[in-house]
Amino acid sequence: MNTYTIASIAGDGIGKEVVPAAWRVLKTLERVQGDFELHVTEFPWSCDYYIEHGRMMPEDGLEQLEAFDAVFLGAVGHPDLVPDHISLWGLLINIRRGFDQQINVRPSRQFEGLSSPLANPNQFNLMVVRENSEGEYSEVGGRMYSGEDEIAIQNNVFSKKAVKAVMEYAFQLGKDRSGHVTSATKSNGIVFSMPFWDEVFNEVKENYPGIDTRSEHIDALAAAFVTKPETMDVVVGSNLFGDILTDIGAALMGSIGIAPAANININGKYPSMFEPVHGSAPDIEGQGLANPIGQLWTAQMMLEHLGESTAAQTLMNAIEYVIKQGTVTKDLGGDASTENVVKAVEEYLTSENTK
Ligand SMILES: NC(=O)C1=CN([C@@H]2O[C@H](COP(=O)(O)OP(=O)(O)OC[C@H]3O[C@@H](n4cnc5c(N)ncnc54)[C@H](O)[C@@H]3O)[C@@H](O)[C@H]2O)C=CC1
Ligand SMILES: CC(=O)C(=O)O
Ligand SMILES: [K+]
Ligand SMILES: [Mn+2]
Repeated sequence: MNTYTIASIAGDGIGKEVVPAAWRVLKTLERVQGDFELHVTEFPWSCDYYIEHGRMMPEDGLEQLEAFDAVFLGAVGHPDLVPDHISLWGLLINIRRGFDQQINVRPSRQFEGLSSPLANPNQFNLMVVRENSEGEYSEVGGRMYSGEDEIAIQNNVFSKKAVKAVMEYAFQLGKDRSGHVTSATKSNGIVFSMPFWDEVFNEVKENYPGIDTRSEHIDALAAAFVTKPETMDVVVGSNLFGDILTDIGAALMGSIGIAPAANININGKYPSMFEPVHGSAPDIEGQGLANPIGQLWTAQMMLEHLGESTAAQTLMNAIEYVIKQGTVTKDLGGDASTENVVKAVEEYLTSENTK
């Protein structure tokens, strides 16, 4: 029996709905599969925790998480309680940085049975590899003066090490997939960091002669995501560009409610963290409307990462089946509740379909 320890942080808003939903499914999967076990420890770190303790997580929070095999997170943010930059930096980004989770991998593909907002989605299937440790999300800068004279400065940070790491990861992935890597750049407008980004891309690509490459400015690339996503395979981008492209990728699938993500620690020193692309969706929290598929697909990525490929495949089959059969939440045009979707997935897992 393979056993894994998982730190579970539901976080805020619908995180508190989709994470428990995913655990029910994972426990069912564990039972029907019978050859792996997930030992879960829950952490209540969130904006509610902040209100009580004045911090999003305890001072030794990272130490508490360090020994786990993976972190499974829902979403962070409750702007009515805590400003977003404080809550996200105090928990989500703190873990990403503290655990050297330099790479954020986010797939997007067409699903049978889901209507994409695109008239011709053409079976698109792409993977965004987002730099996850620096770039536009930097802590370098400040504010000075006040009133009409106030100035805000935020410096972008691009290190050779991190840029190279994300590109190496993208090229490796390109080798395993169809062999095509697109780089998101903006070297016509951003004159230091983006020409540097392009140079590193060209340098890394020398080591991958079998891979086709393309470099596209982010504005044109964002448009191409919408007009011809089927021409994309692996797409590598900076922290902000990757963030934006993956919300587009999610929308193309039909809803941000189904998009998964993995924050990967590539040096093997710390756990990786798995969380869906979406946030805490305060507009629908507490109503049973949250789509749990993003969290479930995220769980699938976690299982794959842990080496449980069979369980991962079974879970993906269940997700595809439930979508095709039409048990979907309101964001996808259906009328199923979170609970209905969980039940449908569990029914699939326990039925003959898995045999
Ligand atoms: N990784 C994280 O934890 C992230 C946290 N946030 C935080 O989440 C909060 C809300 O941010 P927003 O910009 O509104 O983004 P959001 O992703 O939470 O919501 C955007 C829209 O998508 C819908 N939506 C999102 N997930 C859904 C799901 N599973 N099922 C059905 N509908 C879903 C929401 O109802 C909303 O209309 C903020 O505090 C923000 O900072 C935002 C993005 C990522
Ligand atoms: C914070 C955010 O939007 C993201 O990580 O995708
Ligand atoms: K999230
Ligand atoms: Mn985002």
